[in-house]
Amino acid sequence: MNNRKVFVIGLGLIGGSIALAIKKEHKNCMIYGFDIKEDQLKMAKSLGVIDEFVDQVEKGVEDADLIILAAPVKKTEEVLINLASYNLKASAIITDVGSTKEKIVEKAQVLQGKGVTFIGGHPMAGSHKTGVEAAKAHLFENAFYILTPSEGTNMTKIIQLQNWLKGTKAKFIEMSPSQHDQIAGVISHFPHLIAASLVHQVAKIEKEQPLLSNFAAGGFRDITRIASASPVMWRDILIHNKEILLSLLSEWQKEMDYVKGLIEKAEDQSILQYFHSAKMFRDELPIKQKGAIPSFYDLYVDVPDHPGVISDVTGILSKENISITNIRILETREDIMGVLRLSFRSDQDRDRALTCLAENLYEAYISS
Ligand SMILES: NC(=O)c1ccc[n+]([C@@H]2O[C@H](COP(=O)([O-])OP(=O)(O)OC[C@H]3O[C@@H](n4cnc5c(N)ncnc54)[C@H](O)[C@@H]3O)[C@@H](O)[C@H]2O)c1
Ligand SMILES: O=C(O)C(=O)C[C@]1(C(=O)O)C=C[C@@H](O)C=C1
Repeated sequence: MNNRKVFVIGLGLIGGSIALAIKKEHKNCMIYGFDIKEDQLKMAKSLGVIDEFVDQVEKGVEDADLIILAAPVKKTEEVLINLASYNLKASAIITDVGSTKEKIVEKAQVLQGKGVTFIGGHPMAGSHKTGVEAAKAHLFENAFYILTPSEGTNMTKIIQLQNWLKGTKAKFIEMSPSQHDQIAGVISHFPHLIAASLVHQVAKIEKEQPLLSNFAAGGFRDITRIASASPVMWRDILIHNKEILLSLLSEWQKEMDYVKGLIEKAEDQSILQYFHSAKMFRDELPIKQKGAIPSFYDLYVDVPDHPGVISDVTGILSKENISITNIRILETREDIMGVLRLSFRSDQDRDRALTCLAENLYEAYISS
């Protein structure tokens, strides 16, 4: 993408890391940046994270092909409202990196009628560090990168966005904003709340036991690392994902009551079982494998062992405008039938593929 213009708004850890990853793959594009903090802007330029900075968002968006919103999520809402009053290139793609999606995607409707395409995004990796000094081109390598395009979003624009972000080496996956917020609430936002509350508990008790924190060793440090992250970023996330977090808090309170009961009754078998099943689940968490392809949108298709069968299957899907992210021949059974494993970007794509392959007399199923 030669001589194209990228504009990053919010040059902290994530905005800076995305800018570096884009430059790695698209050396000829020009990356402009804006941040409300002048020191971040100057630092971004001197570290080579951006090519140039602008002192107003309005100047940066002029002729920009790709606009990335990388401020805390409540600020991102404000930026979206401002963007609606500026001149934007009609072919521009606008995306964000916010940790919540429903409120942002809803707010992005202010851009309707400007011809631009907004695609919500969330790279699911980061750190407790903040600021452009901590930015790294490889921050998102092998992480999931969730995209939340709206129903009518042109597929070409989604592909173009993924091409822009190729240098992140992340694994793109699509889902609805509400599914995103539910998932992120459980595995990211709620644990953050718990980490902060554990720190508060120690800080309170330390008032009576002044040396307490000196004894905080590996366990406490491991479980509370994330409490050192940006308070502004997390305040915004909690406010955006309020309903889901309140419901998770109620579930957690029930869980704690249950544990309290086990301890009160000193039910040794139940306590053992509690830790045992937690250990089994934790030990089975997927390992971040290099190049691993997520398998949750896979479809299996029985195919006759015949030349041309793969192009027939892909042709049927392409006629319906369904794109495949991966295709693999798994086995040949008795030289008559083989199994194709097709991977899709979303469960909607997979369901549509299942229907149209069935209409063409292919036997397709979701798990083998
Ligand atoms: N830190 C993570 O682990 C992580 C991971 C994925 C996504 N995110 C999301 O990425 C976004 C940025 O987080 P970060 O970790 O880079 O934080 P950060 O604090 O490192 O950077 C945020 C930057 O945005 C700037 N900013 C604030 N308001 C602005 C505005 N109105 N216009 C322009 N710039 C503005 C700040 O000055 C700061 O430099 C957040 O929405 C967050 O939810 C964070
Ligand atoms: O590794 C960390 O420090 C993080 O907290 C990263 C983390 C998370 O995994 O919860 C934090 C928020 C983001 O939206 C995505 C990633």
